[in-house]
Amino acid sequence: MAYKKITVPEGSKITVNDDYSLNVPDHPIIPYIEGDGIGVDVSPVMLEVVDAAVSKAYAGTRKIAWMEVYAGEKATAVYDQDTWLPEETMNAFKEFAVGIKGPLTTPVGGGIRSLNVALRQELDLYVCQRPVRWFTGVPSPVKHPGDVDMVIYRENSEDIYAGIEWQAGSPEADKVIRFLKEEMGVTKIRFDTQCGIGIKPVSEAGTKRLVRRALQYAIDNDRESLTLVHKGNIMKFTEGAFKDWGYEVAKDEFGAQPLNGGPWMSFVNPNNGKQIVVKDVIADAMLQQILLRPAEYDVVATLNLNGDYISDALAAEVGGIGIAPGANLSDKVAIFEATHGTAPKYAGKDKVNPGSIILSAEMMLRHMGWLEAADLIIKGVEGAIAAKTVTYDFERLMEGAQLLSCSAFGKAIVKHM
Ligand SMILES: NC(=O)C1=CN([C@@H]2O[C@H](COP(=O)(O)OP(=O)(O)OC[C@H]3O[C@@H](n4cnc5c(N)ncnc54)[C@H](OP(=O)(O)O)[C@@H]3O)[C@@H](O)[C@H]2O)C=CC1
Ligand SMILES: O=C(O)CCC(=O)C(=O)O
Ligand SMILES: [Mg+2]
Repeated sequence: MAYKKITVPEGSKITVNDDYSLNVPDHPIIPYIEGDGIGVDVSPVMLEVVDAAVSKAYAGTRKIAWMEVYAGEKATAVYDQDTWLPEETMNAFKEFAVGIKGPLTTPVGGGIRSLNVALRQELDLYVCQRPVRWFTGVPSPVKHPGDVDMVIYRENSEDIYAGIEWQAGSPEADKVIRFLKEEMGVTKIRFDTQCGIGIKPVSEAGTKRLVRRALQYAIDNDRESLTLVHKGNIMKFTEGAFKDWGYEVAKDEFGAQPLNGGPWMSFVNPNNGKQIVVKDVIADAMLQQILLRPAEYDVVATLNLNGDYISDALAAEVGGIGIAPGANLSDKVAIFEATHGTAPKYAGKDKVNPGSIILSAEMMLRHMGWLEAADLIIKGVEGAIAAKTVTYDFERLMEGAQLLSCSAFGKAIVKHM
Protein backbone atom coordinates (compact mmCIF):
# COMPACT_ATOMS: atom_id res chain seq x y z
CA MET A 1 0.00 0.00 0.00
CA ALA A 2 1.28 3.50 -0.82
CA TYR A 3 1.42 5.95 2.09
CA LYS A 4 1.58 9.75 1.84
CA LYS A 5 3.12 10.81 5.11
CA ILE A 6 4.09 7.49 6.66
CA THR A 7 7.63 6.29 5.93
CA VAL A 8 7.67 2.51 5.68
CA PRO A 9 11.00 1.22 7.06
CA GLU A 10 13.05 -1.76 5.82
CA GLY A 11 11.50 -4.91 7.25
CA SER A 12 8.70 -7.41 6.63
CA LYS A 13 5.02 -7.63 7.40
CA ILE A 14 3.47 -9.75 10.13
CA THR A 15 0.75 -11.78 8.40
CA VAL A 16 -2.35 -13.47 9.81
CA ASN A 17 -3.38 -17.03 8.87
CA ASP A 18 -6.97 -18.20 8.37
CA ASP A 19 -6.98 -19.58 11.92
CA TYR A 20 -5.82 -16.12 13.13
CA SER A 21 -2.37 -17.35 14.13
CA LEU A 22 0.50 -15.03 13.17
CA ASN A 23 3.54 -15.39 10.93
CA VAL A 24 6.12 -13.13 12.53
CA PRO A 25 9.30 -12.40 10.56
CA ASP A 26 12.61 -11.59 12.28
CA HIS A 27 12.38 -7.93 11.28
CA PRO A 28 8.67 -7.12 11.61
CA ILE A 29 7.42 -3.64 10.76
CA ILE A 30 5.38 -2.38 13.71
CA PRO A 31 3.31 0.81 13.46
CA TYR A 32 3.13 3.00 16.54
CA ILE A 33 1.33 6.21 17.53
CA GLU A 34 3.41 8.36 19.87
CA GLY A 35 0.31 9.89 21.51
CA ASP A 36 -0.66 13.31 22.84
CA GLY A 37 0.35 14.83 26.17
CA ILE A 38 2.66 12.44 28.03
CA GLY A 39 2.84 10.30 24.86
CA VAL A 40 6.03 12.27 24.06
CA ASP A 41 7.48 11.10 27.37
CA VAL A 42 6.42 7.46 27.58
CA SER A 43 6.48 6.27 23.95
CA PRO A 44 10.20 6.88 23.24
CA VAL A 45 11.08 5.13 26.51
CA MET A 46 8.91 2.16 25.49
CA LEU A 47 10.71 1.92 22.13
CA GLU A 48 14.09 1.95 23.89
CA VAL A 49 13.09 -0.71 26.43
CA VAL A 50 11.58 -3.02 23.79
CA ASP A 51 14.62 -2.67 21.53
CA ALA A 52 16.90 -3.52 24.44
CA ALA A 53 14.82 -6.57 25.41
CA VAL A 54 14.70 -7.88 21.83
CA SER A 55 18.41 -7.27 21.31
CA LYS A 56 19.31 -9.07 24.53
CA ALA A 57 16.92 -11.97 23.93
CA TYR A 58 17.92 -12.66 20.33
CA ALA A 59 21.48 -11.31 20.08
CA GLY A 60 20.72 -9.26 16.99
CA THR A 61 18.94 -11.97 14.98
CA ARG A 62 15.60 -10.25 15.55
CA LYS A 63 14.82 -6.53 15.53
CA ILE A 64 11.62 -4.51 15.26
CA ALA A 65 11.39 -1.99 12.40
CA TRP A 66 9.32 0.74 14.08
CA MET A 67 7.05 2.75 11.77
CA GLU A 68 5.57 5.95 13.16
CA VAL A 69 1.93 6.56 12.16
CA TYR A 70 -0.02 9.58 13.23
CA ALA A 71 -3.15 10.38 15.22
CA GLY A 72 -4.27 13.20 17.50
CA GLU A 73 -2.47 16.52 17.70
CA LYS A 74 0.58 15.23 15.84
CA ALA A 75 -1.64 14.21 12.89
CA THR A 76 -3.00 17.75 12.68
CA ALA A 77 0.57 18.98 12.34
CA VAL A 78 1.68 16.32 9.84
CA TYR A 79 -1.49 16.36 7.68
CA ASP A 80 -3.75 19.38 8.25
CA GLN A 81 -5.56 20.99 11.14
CA ASP A 82 -8.74 18.98 10.65
CA THR A 83 -7.13 15.55 10.27
CA TRP A 84 -7.04 13.87 13.68
CA LEU A 85 -7.20 10.25 12.59
CA PRO A 86 -5.88 9.83 9.02
CA GLU A 87 -7.26 7.06 6.86
CA GLU A 88 -3.72 5.84 6.22
CA THR A 89 -3.10 5.35 9.94
CA MET A 90 -6.03 2.96 10.01
CA ASN A 91 -4.79 1.27 6.83
CA ALA A 92 -1.34 0.82 8.33
CA PHE A 93 -2.72 -0.98 11.39
CA LYS A 94 -4.78 -3.22 9.09
CA GLU A 95 -1.85 -3.94 6.78
CA PHE A 96 0.76 -4.63 9.49
CA ALA A 97 -1.64 -6.45 11.91
CA VAL A 98 0.17 -5.59 15.17
CA GLY A 99 0.77 -2.09 16.54
CA ILE A 100 0.99 0.01 19.67
CA LYS A 101 -0.19 3.46 20.69
CA GLY A 102 0.24 6.14 23.33
CA PRO A 103 -2.74 8.04 24.79
CA LEU A 104 -4.84 10.46 22.76
CA THR A 105 -6.72 13.50 24.04
CA THR A 106 -10.52 13.62 23.96
CA PRO A 107 -12.21 16.91 24.87
CA VAL A 108 -15.08 16.66 27.39
CA GLY A 109 -18.59 17.81 26.52
CA GLY A 110 -17.95 18.87 22.91
CA GLY A 111 -15.34 18.92 20.15
CA ILE A 112 -14.04 15.80 18.42
CA ARG A 113 -15.22 12.36 19.51
CA SER A 114 -12.72 10.00 21.09
CA LEU A 115 -10.02 8.96 18.63
CA ASN A 116 -9.35 5.92 20.80
CA VAL A 117 -12.94 4.80 20.50
CA ALA A 118 -12.94 5.63 16.77
CA LEU A 119 -9.87 3.41 16.18
CA ARG A 120 -11.50 0.56 18.08
CA GLN A 121 -14.73 0.90 16.14
CA GLU A 122 -13.21 1.43 12.68
CA LEU A 123 -10.94 -1.60 13.06
CA ASP A 124 -13.57 -3.59 14.96
CA LEU A 125 -11.16 -4.15 17.86
CA TYR A 126 -13.92 -5.71 19.89
CA VAL A 127 -11.86 -6.94 22.83
CA CYS A 128 -10.22 -4.56 25.27
CA GLN A 129 -7.99 -6.87 27.29
CA ARG A 130 -6.54 -5.41 30.48
CA PRO A 131 -4.57 -7.70 32.80
CA VAL A 132 -4.14 -6.41 36.34
CA ARG A 133 -1.46 -7.93 38.56
CA TRP A 134 0.78 -6.77 41.34
CA PHE A 135 4.57 -6.45 41.16
CA THR A 136 6.29 -7.10 44.51
CA GLY A 137 7.11 -3.84 46.23
CA VAL A 138 4.64 -1.63 44.38
CA PRO A 139 2.85 0.67 46.85
CA SER A 140 -0.85 -0.13 47.26
CA PRO A 141 -3.77 1.15 49.34
CA VAL A 142 -4.95 -2.43 50.02
CA LYS A 143 -3.57 -4.94 52.53
CA HIS A 144 -2.97 -7.83 50.14
CA PRO A 145 -2.36 -6.43 46.65
CA GLY A 146 -0.88 -9.78 45.64
CA ASP A 147 -4.45 -11.17 45.71
CA VAL A 148 -5.26 -8.99 42.70
CA ASP A 149 -4.63 -11.05 39.59
CA MET A 150 -7.41 -10.47 37.09
CA VAL A 151 -7.78 -10.08 33.36
CA ILE A 152 -10.54 -7.77 32.20
CA TYR A 153 -12.25 -8.56 28.91
CA ARG A 154 -14.08 -5.34 28.17
CA GLU A 155 -16.48 -5.27 25.21
CA ASN A 156 -14.98 -2.57 23.03
CA SER A 157 -17.41 -1.93 20.17
CA GLU A 158 -20.87 -1.36 21.66
CA ASP A 159 -22.62 0.11 24.70
CA ILE A 160 -22.95 3.86 25.22
CA TYR A 161 -19.42 4.21 23.80
CA ALA A 162 -20.97 3.82 20.34
CA GLY A 163 -21.40 7.59 20.53
CA ILE A 164 -25.07 7.62 19.53
CA GLU A 165 -26.18 10.69 21.43
CA TRP A 166 -27.75 14.06 20.82
CA GLN A 167 -27.27 17.33 22.61
CA ALA A 168 -30.05 18.74 24.79
CA GLY A 169 -32.24 21.13 22.85
CA SER A 170 -31.02 19.94 19.42
CA PRO A 171 -33.70 19.13 16.82
CA GLU A 172 -32.40 15.53 16.82
CA ALA A 173 -32.79 15.10 20.59
CA ASP A 174 -36.24 16.64 20.47
CA LYS A 175 -37.20 14.36 17.57
CA VAL A 176 -36.06 11.22 19.44
CA ILE A 177 -37.96 12.35 22.55
CA ARG A 178 -41.08 12.96 20.46
CA PHE A 179 -40.71 9.51 18.87
CA LEU A 180 -40.31 7.87 22.27
CA LYS A 181 -43.36 9.60 23.69
CA GLU A 182 -45.69 9.49 20.70
CA GLU A 183 -44.80 6.20 19.03
CA MET A 184 -43.31 4.12 21.85
CA GLY A 185 -45.62 5.22 24.64
CA VAL A 186 -42.77 6.35 26.88
CA THR A 187 -43.97 8.37 29.85
CA LYS A 188 -40.89 8.29 32.03
CA ILE A 189 -38.75 11.09 30.67
CA ARG A 190 -38.72 13.31 33.73
CA PHE A 191 -37.83 16.56 31.90
CA ASP A 192 -38.67 16.24 28.24
CA THR A 193 -37.24 19.54 27.05
CA GLN A 194 -33.57 20.50 27.10
CA CYS A 195 -32.81 16.82 27.61
CA GLY A 196 -29.73 15.10 26.13
CA ILE A 197 -30.36 11.62 24.76
CA GLY A 198 -27.91 8.70 24.50
CA ILE A 199 -28.48 5.20 23.13
CA LYS A 200 -26.96 2.00 24.51
CA PRO A 201 -26.77 -0.78 21.94
CA VAL A 202 -25.83 -4.24 23.26
CA SER A 203 -26.21 -7.17 20.87
CA GLU A 204 -26.16 -10.95 21.11
CA ALA A 205 -23.42 -11.19 18.48
CA GLY A 206 -21.28 -8.51 20.14
CA THR A 207 -21.65 -10.08 23.58
CA LYS A 208 -21.04 -13.62 22.45
CA ARG A 209 -17.85 -12.89 20.50
CA LEU A 210 -16.42 -11.09 23.55
CA VAL A 211 -17.38 -13.79 26.06
CA ARG A 212 -16.15 -16.51 23.69
CA ARG A 213 -12.69 -14.89 23.59
CA ALA A 214 -12.67 -14.47 27.37
CA LEU A 215 -13.59 -18.14 27.93
CA GLN A 216 -10.93 -19.26 25.46
CA TYR A 217 -8.41 -17.10 27.31
CA ALA A 218 -9.42 -18.78 30.59
CA ILE A 219 -8.83 -22.20 29.00
CA ASP A 220 -5.50 -21.29 27.38
CA ASN A 221 -4.14 -19.64 30.50
CA ASP A 222 -5.36 -22.12 33.13
CA ARG A 223 -7.61 -19.60 34.89
CA GLU A 224 -10.12 -20.67 37.52
CA SER A 225 -13.18 -18.60 36.71
CA LEU A 226 -14.89 -16.13 34.45
CA THR A 227 -17.16 -13.52 35.99
CA LEU A 228 -19.80 -11.72 33.90
CA VAL A 229 -20.14 -8.22 35.36
CA HIS A 230 -23.33 -6.33 34.52
CA LYS A 231 -25.99 -3.99 35.86
CA GLY A 232 -28.75 -6.26 34.59
CA ASN A 233 -31.12 -5.61 37.47
CA ILE A 234 -31.63 -2.08 36.19
CA MET A 235 -30.80 -2.26 32.46
CA LYS A 236 -32.56 -5.54 31.78
CA PHE A 237 -32.39 -5.75 28.00
CA THR A 238 -28.82 -4.53 27.59
CA GLU A 239 -26.77 -5.44 30.67
CA GLY A 240 -29.16 -8.21 31.72
CA ALA A 241 -29.06 -9.67 28.23
CA PHE A 242 -25.24 -9.51 28.33
CA LYS A 243 -25.33 -11.81 31.36
CA ASP A 244 -27.82 -14.22 29.76
CA TRP A 245 -25.94 -14.39 26.45
CA GLY A 246 -22.68 -14.85 28.36
CA TYR A 247 -24.02 -17.92 30.18
CA GLU A 248 -25.47 -19.14 26.88
CA VAL A 249 -22.04 -19.15 25.19
CA ALA A 250 -20.58 -21.00 28.15
CA LYS A 251 -23.33 -23.62 27.93
CA ASP A 252 -23.72 -23.99 24.17
CA GLU A 253 -20.10 -23.68 23.07
CA PHE A 254 -18.02 -24.79 26.07
CA GLY A 255 -20.36 -27.41 27.56
CA ALA A 256 -20.90 -25.57 30.86
CA GLN A 257 -23.48 -27.08 33.24
CA PRO A 258 -25.33 -25.33 36.10
CA LEU A 259 -23.60 -25.43 39.49
CA ASN A 260 -25.94 -26.26 42.39
CA GLY A 261 -28.97 -25.55 40.21
CA GLY A 262 -27.53 -22.39 38.63
CA PRO A 263 -27.28 -19.66 37.56
CA TRP A 264 -23.54 -20.17 38.08
CA MET A 265 -22.05 -22.80 35.82
CA SER A 266 -18.85 -24.72 35.35
CA PHE A 267 -17.09 -26.67 32.65
CA VAL A 268 -13.93 -28.71 32.36
CA ASN A 269 -10.81 -27.14 30.90
CA PRO A 270 -10.00 -29.56 28.05
CA ASN A 271 -6.27 -28.85 28.48
CA ASN A 272 -5.93 -30.02 32.07
CA GLY A 273 -9.25 -31.41 33.35
CA LYS A 274 -9.71 -28.60 35.90
CA GLN A 275 -13.06 -26.90 36.48
CA ILE A 276 -13.61 -23.36 35.21
CA VAL A 277 -16.47 -21.63 37.02
CA VAL A 278 -18.65 -19.14 35.12
CA LYS A 279 -20.44 -16.72 37.44
CA ASP A 280 -21.96 -13.25 37.42
CA VAL A 281 -21.91 -10.24 39.70
CA ILE A 282 -23.80 -6.97 39.55
CA ALA A 283 -21.42 -4.14 38.70
CA ASP A 284 -21.75 -2.01 41.85
CA ALA A 285 -21.25 -5.05 44.08
CA MET A 286 -18.24 -5.98 41.95
CA LEU A 287 -16.57 -2.65 42.69
CA GLN A 288 -16.82 -3.55 46.36
CA GLN A 289 -15.78 -7.17 45.84
CA ILE A 290 -12.56 -6.27 44.02
CA LEU A 291 -11.49 -4.30 47.08
CA LEU A 292 -12.61 -6.78 49.73
CA ARG A 293 -12.25 -10.21 48.08
CA PRO A 294 -10.09 -9.84 44.97
CA ALA A 295 -8.74 -13.39 45.23
CA GLU A 296 -12.19 -14.70 44.23
CA TYR A 297 -12.02 -13.11 40.78
CA ASP A 298 -9.97 -14.09 37.80
CA VAL A 299 -11.09 -13.44 34.21
CA VAL A 300 -13.81 -10.77 34.03
CA ALA A 301 -16.04 -10.16 31.00
CA THR A 302 -18.04 -6.98 30.98
CA LEU A 303 -19.53 -4.17 28.91
CA ASN A 304 -17.63 -1.17 27.67
CA LEU A 305 -18.36 1.43 30.36
CA ASN A 306 -18.20 -1.03 33.28
CA GLY A 307 -14.86 -2.25 31.93
CA ASP A 308 -13.50 1.28 31.71
CA TYR A 309 -14.38 1.94 35.36
CA ILE A 310 -13.35 -1.46 36.71
CA SER A 311 -9.98 -1.48 34.97
CA ASP A 312 -8.93 1.87 36.46
CA ALA A 313 -10.28 0.90 39.91
CA LEU A 314 -8.36 -2.37 39.82
CA ALA A 315 -5.23 -0.63 38.57
CA ALA A 316 -5.37 1.61 41.66
CA GLU A 317 -5.00 -1.49 43.84
CA VAL A 318 -1.72 -2.48 42.21
CA GLY A 319 0.06 0.82 41.64
CA GLY A 320 -2.27 2.90 39.51
CA ILE A 321 -2.92 3.48 35.84
CA GLY A 322 0.72 4.49 35.36
CA ILE A 323 1.58 0.80 35.28
CA ALA A 324 -1.60 -0.87 33.95
CA PRO A 325 -1.31 -2.24 30.39
CA GLY A 326 -3.90 -3.05 27.75
CA ALA A 327 -4.65 -4.41 24.30
CA ASN A 328 -7.39 -3.78 21.75
CA LEU A 329 -8.00 -6.90 19.70
CA SER A 330 -10.02 -7.96 16.69
CA ASP A 331 -9.59 -11.39 15.15
CA LYS A 332 -6.93 -9.99 12.82
CA VAL A 333 -5.57 -6.73 14.21
CA ALA A 334 -4.05 -6.02 17.62
CA ILE A 335 -3.26 -2.55 18.95
CA PHE A 336 -1.60 -2.44 22.35
CA GLU A 337 -2.16 0.69 24.39
CA ALA A 338 -1.45 2.44 27.67
CA THR A 339 -4.61 2.46 29.82
CA HIS A 340 -4.01 5.97 31.16
CA GLY A 341 -4.72 9.20 29.34
CA THR A 342 -2.59 12.13 28.24
CA ALA A 343 -2.13 13.61 31.77
CA PRO A 344 -1.58 17.08 30.25
CA LYS A 345 -0.11 18.65 33.40
CA TYR A 346 2.88 16.30 33.15
CA ALA A 347 3.37 16.45 29.36
CA GLY A 348 6.96 16.91 28.23
CA LYS A 349 8.30 16.88 31.81
CA ASP A 350 10.00 13.47 31.64
CA LYS A 351 8.26 12.65 34.90
CA VAL A 352 5.47 10.10 34.55
CA ASN A 353 5.63 6.33 34.80
CA PRO A 354 6.22 4.71 31.38
CA GLY A 355 5.21 1.32 32.86
CA SER A 356 1.76 1.17 31.29
CA ILE A 357 2.94 1.41 27.69
CA ILE A 358 6.04 -0.70 28.39
CA LEU A 359 3.90 -3.50 29.83
CA SER A 360 1.52 -3.07 26.89
CA ALA A 361 4.54 -3.68 24.66
CA GLU A 362 5.33 -6.74 26.77
CA MET A 363 1.83 -8.04 25.93
CA MET A 364 2.55 -7.25 22.28
CA LEU A 365 5.77 -9.29 22.30
CA ARG A 366 3.90 -12.21 23.90
CA HIS A 367 1.19 -11.89 21.21
CA MET A 368 3.96 -12.11 18.59
CA GLY A 369 5.41 -15.19 20.26
CA TRP A 370 8.61 -13.35 21.26
CA LEU A 371 8.32 -14.73 24.78
CA GLU A 372 11.99 -14.40 25.74
CA ALA A 373 11.93 -10.65 25.08
CA ALA A 374 8.61 -10.32 26.93
CA ASP A 375 10.07 -12.19 29.92
CA LEU A 376 13.06 -9.83 29.97
CA ILE A 377 10.74 -6.83 30.21
CA ILE A 378 8.97 -8.37 33.20
CA LYS A 379 12.33 -9.15 34.78
CA GLY A 380 13.49 -5.57 34.19
CA VAL A 381 10.33 -4.03 35.66
CA GLU A 382 10.47 -6.36 38.68
CA GLY A 383 14.15 -5.55 39.21
CA ALA A 384 13.74 -1.78 38.97
CA ILE A 385 10.85 -1.83 41.44
CA ALA A 386 12.60 -4.21 43.85
CA ALA A 387 15.61 -1.84 43.83
CA LYS A 388 13.17 0.98 44.74
CA THR A 389 14.27 3.03 41.73
CA VAL A 390 10.90 4.36 40.57
CA THR A 391 8.97 7.30 39.12
CA TYR A 392 7.13 9.91 41.22
CA ASP A 393 3.84 8.01 41.46
CA PHE A 394 5.50 5.11 43.30
CA GLU A 395 8.18 7.16 45.06
CA ARG A 396 5.64 9.33 46.86
CA LEU A 397 4.12 6.21 48.46
CA MET A 398 7.27 4.13 49.08
CA GLU A 399 9.69 4.48 51.95
CA GLY A 400 13.34 4.87 51.04
CA ALA A 401 12.76 4.93 47.29
CA GLN A 402 14.92 6.79 44.81
CA LEU A 403 12.98 9.15 42.54
CA LEU A 404 13.69 8.59 38.85
CA SER A 405 12.51 10.45 35.77
CA CYS A 406 10.44 8.67 33.13
CA SER A 407 13.48 8.07 30.92
CA ALA A 408 15.71 7.05 33.85
CA PHE A 409 13.10 4.47 34.93
CA GLY A 410 13.28 3.05 31.40
CA LYS A 411 17.06 2.76 31.76
CA ALA A 412 16.63 1.10 35.16
CA ILE A 413 14.33 -1.48 33.57
CA VAL A 414 16.97 -2.19 30.91
CA LYS A 415 19.69 -2.47 33.57
CA HIS A 416 17.69 -5.11 35.46
CA MET A 417 16.88 -7.28 32.40
N1 LIG B 1 -6.61 5.39 25.80
C1 LIG B 1 -6.42 6.68 25.83
O1 LIG B 1 -5.78 7.25 24.96
C2 LIG B 1 -7.02 7.45 26.95
C3 LIG B 1 -7.16 8.81 26.81
N2 LIG B 1 -7.67 9.57 27.82
C4 LIG B 1 -7.73 11.02 27.61
O2 LIG B 1 -6.65 11.63 28.35
C5 LIG B 1 -7.04 12.96 28.73
C6 LIG B 1 -6.74 13.19 30.20
O3 LIG B 1 -7.60 12.36 30.97
P1 LIG B 1 -7.56 12.24 32.55
O4 LIG B 1 -8.90 11.88 32.98
O5 LIG B 1 -6.86 13.40 33.13
O6 LIG B 1 -6.72 10.90 32.85
P2 LIG B 1 -5.16 10.62 32.79
O7 LIG B 1 -5.03 9.15 32.79
O8 LIG B 1 -4.53 11.34 31.66
O9 LIG B 1 -4.57 11.22 34.14
C7 LIG B 1 -5.19 11.13 35.40
C8 LIG B 1 -4.16 10.98 36.49
O10 LIG B 1 -3.65 9.66 36.48
C9 LIG B 1 -2.29 9.64 36.83
N3 LIG B 1 -1.50 9.16 35.69
C10 LIG B 1 -1.89 9.05 34.40
N4 LIG B 1 -0.90 8.56 33.66
C11 LIG B 1 0.13 8.34 34.48
C12 LIG B 1 1.44 7.82 34.30
N5 LIG B 1 1.88 7.41 33.11
N6 LIG B 1 2.26 7.76 35.38
C13 LIG B 1 1.82 8.15 36.59
N7 LIG B 1 0.61 8.64 36.82
C14 LIG B 1 -0.23 8.73 35.77
C15 LIG B 1 -1.93 11.07 37.21
O11 LIG B 1 -2.24 11.17 38.59
P3 LIG B 1 -1.64 12.24 39.64
O12 LIG B 1 -2.26 13.55 39.30
O13 LIG B 1 -2.10 11.69 40.96
O14 LIG B 1 -0.16 12.26 39.53
C16 LIG B 1 -2.92 11.86 36.36
O15 LIG B 1 -3.14 13.16 36.82
C17 LIG B 1 -8.51 13.10 28.34
O16 LIG B 1 -8.55 13.81 27.13
C18 LIG B 1 -8.97 11.68 28.16
O17 LIG B 1 -10.03 11.59 27.27
C19 LIG B 1 -8.03 9.00 29.03
C20 LIG B 1 -7.90 7.65 29.22
C21 LIG B 1 -7.42 6.77 28.19
O1 LIG C 1 -10.93 7.73 24.63
C1 LIG C 1 -10.76 8.31 25.67
O2 LIG C 1 -10.49 9.52 25.71
C2 LIG C 1 -10.85 7.60 26.98
C3 LIG C 1 -10.78 6.11 26.83
C4 LIG C 1 -10.57 5.43 28.11
O3 LIG C 1 -10.77 5.94 29.19
C5 LIG C 1 -10.08 4.05 28.08
O4 LIG C 1 -9.91 3.47 27.03
O5 LIG C 1 -9.81 3.49 29.15
MG1 LIG D 1 -10.32 4.56 30.83
